Amino acid sequence: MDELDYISGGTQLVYSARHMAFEHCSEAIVVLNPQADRFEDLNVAASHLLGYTRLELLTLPATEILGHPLPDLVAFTQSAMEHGSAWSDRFTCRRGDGEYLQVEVSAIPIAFKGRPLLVLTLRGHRRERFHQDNAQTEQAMRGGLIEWRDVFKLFQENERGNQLLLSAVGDGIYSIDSQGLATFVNPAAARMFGWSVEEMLGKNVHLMHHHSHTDGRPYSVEDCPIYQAVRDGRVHEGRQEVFWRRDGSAFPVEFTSTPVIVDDGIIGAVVVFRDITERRNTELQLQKALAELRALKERLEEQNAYLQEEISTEHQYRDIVGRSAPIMKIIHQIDVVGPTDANVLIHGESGTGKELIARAIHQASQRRDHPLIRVNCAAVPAELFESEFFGHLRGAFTGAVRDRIGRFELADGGTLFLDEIGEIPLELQSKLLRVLQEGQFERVGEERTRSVNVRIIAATNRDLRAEVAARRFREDLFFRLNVFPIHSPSLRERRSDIPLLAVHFIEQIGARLKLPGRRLSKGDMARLQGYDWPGNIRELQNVIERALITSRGKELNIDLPVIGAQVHQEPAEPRRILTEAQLRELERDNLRAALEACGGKQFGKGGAAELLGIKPTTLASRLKKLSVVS
Ligand SMILES: Nc1ncnc2c1ncn2[C@@H]1O[C@H](COP(=O)(O)OP(=O)(O)OP(=O)(O)O)[C@@H](O)[C@H]1O
Repeated sequence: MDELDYISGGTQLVYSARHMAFEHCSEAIVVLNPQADRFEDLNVAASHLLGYTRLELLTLPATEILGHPLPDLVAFTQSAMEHGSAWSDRFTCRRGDGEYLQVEVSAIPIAFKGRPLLVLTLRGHRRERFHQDNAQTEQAMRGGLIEWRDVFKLFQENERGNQLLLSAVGDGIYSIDSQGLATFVNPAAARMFGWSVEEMLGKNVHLMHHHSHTDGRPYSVEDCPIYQAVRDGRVHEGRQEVFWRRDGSAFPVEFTSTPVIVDDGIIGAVVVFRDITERRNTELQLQKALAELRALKERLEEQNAYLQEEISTEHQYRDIVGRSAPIMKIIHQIDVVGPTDANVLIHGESGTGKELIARAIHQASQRRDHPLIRVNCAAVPAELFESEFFGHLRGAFTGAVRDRIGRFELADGGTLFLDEIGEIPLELQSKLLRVLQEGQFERVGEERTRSVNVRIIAATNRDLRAEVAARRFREDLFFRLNVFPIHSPSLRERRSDIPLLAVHFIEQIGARLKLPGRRLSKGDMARLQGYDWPGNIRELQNVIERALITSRGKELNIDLPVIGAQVHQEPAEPRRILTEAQLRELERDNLRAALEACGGKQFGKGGAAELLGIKPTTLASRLKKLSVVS
C-alpha cells in the first residue's frame, strides 16, 4: 500500500506536527478507503484499540477488522457520504487477539486526490462492560423471546384447536361480516350446502342457501333472522326452516345466529346450524310407532275386557276327562289337526264338551300364545252380527258411541271359536266366507279394508247338512268350515267315562264349594251310569253340584228324581197310587231293566246290585221273591 503523500515532501515540519498530533491523538482514528475495503492510515490509539500492528491493519480487509459484512459497511459509508457524517454503535470488531470488541464509530467523509475516503473515529466499550451489556441484552432478549414464544405457542395451539374444532364438528358453522358476506365457512357447512369453502367466502350466503322458504316462496334478506342478528345485535334462532343445497334440494335445519360485537359495534355474526333430517325421520318413525302402540293398546284393552268377561262367566281351563273309545278318538283327532291351521267343525249335542275340544285344539296349535276368542252366535242379535264380527266406527249406527274392534281383529294371530255357527243369518254368511277366503274385511262404517290371520273352529248342535239342504246355510261356507269334522259324543255314547267324570267334578266343584273329601256310593255311581243324560256333561255337573250342596256327611246323596222313569223307559207319574200287585210289577220291571243294563251281571263291579244300590244278597232274594228270571 502507498504511503500517504503528505508524510513526505517540502512541508515536512508542518505535516510532521500534524502527523504527530494525528499519530498520538488519544482517539483511535483510521482513514478508510471503502471502495478498496482497506485502511489507508491509522494512528497508535487505533492500533491499540484494535489489537493489530499498524502493518497488519494496513494489509487486512477493513470488513474483516470491523466485523461487518460489506453491504452494511457500504450502507454506512453511503450514509456518511450523503449526509456528511454517520454514527453507529453496532460495529463489533474482531481484535488481533481474537476477542470481540464493540465499537462506536463516527465517520466523516473526505476527498483526497479524487478518492472518497472516510475518517473513522473509533470508541471501544470496555471489555467487561461490553460483556455485561451483551449478557444483559441477551438475557432480556432471551426472556422476551421465551415469553413471546410461549404466547405464540399458546396462540398457535388455541388457533389450531379452534380451527380443528370448527373443521371437525358435524354442525355447520359460518360467519358473516357486517355486509353479510361470508368471512369463514367450516367444511361441514360447505359439505352440507354442496359448495366449496372458497366458493362461499366473500359471498352473500343468504342468497346461496337461504333464498327460499320451505314451500318455495322467495325469502328476502330483510326477513332473514340470520342477517337480523347483524342489524339488531341479538341472538336469533330458527327451528322450522330449511336451507337449500347447490343442487336445488332442501334440508330441514335448526340454527342460531349470534352477533359478534367488538367495542360496542356489531361487526358480523356467527351462524351455527344442524341438518335435522335424521331427527325428523326418527320423530316420524316414533310417531308411527306410537300410533301402532296406541292401536295395540286399544286391542289389548279390548282383549283384556273380553277375557275378563270370559273369566267372570265361566272358564277355567280343564283337561278332557275320559278313557272311552270315542274320547280316545277325539284326543287323537286333536293331536292330528291341532298343529295344522285347518278349520275345524265340531258337531255334537249341547253340553258334550265342544268348547273344551276347541280350546284343546287351540292349545295344541302354534297359535297358543295368541288369544282364542269365542263368539256364541246364538246370543248375538241379528242386526249386531256384522259389528260383533268386524267392529264398527263411532257413529256407524245408533248406539255406536265409540270405535269398536270386532272379534276377528281381536283374534288376529289366534283362533276364533264360533259356537252355534248354525245360527248365523244368511246375509252375514257371505261376509264370513270372504274373511275365511281372503282374510279381509271392513269395519262397519269404514271404507278401509283390514287384514287378519285367524283360524276358525266352529261348533254346532244342528245338522248343518240338513240346514244346507234347506238353504238356510250356505253350502260353500259349510265346506270351508267342515275341513276337519269332529264329532263330540253324547254322554250316553260313553257311559264308561261317567265314573271318571263324576269323581273329577266332585273334586273340582267340591274344591270350589270348600267341601273336600266327598264320595259317591257304588250304587249312586251305578245309577249315574244308567241315567240317560239329556243335558250331557253339563247336566252331570249340575247333579253333582246339587248333591255336594245338599248332602250331609262325606257320602253324597245323589238326587235323580226321574232316574227310575228314565231307566224304566217310561214316564213316572209321582202322584199315582199303585196297588200292591202294580207295585210288585213295577219292582219286577225295575229289576229286569237293571239286569239288562248290566248285561245280565248281578254282582260285582258294574253289576245290577251296584246299579240298584242294594246288597248282592238283597238282590238275590228279591229276584227270587218276585220270580224274575235273570
Ligand atoms: N271330557 C270332559 N272332561 C271334563 N269336562 C268336560 C268334558 N266335556 C265337557 N266338560 C265340561 O262340561 C261343560 C260343558 O262343556 P262345553 O261347554 O264344552 O260343551 P258344549 O258342547 O260346548 O256346550 P254348548 O253346545 O251348550 O255350548 C263344561 O264345563 C266342560 O268343561
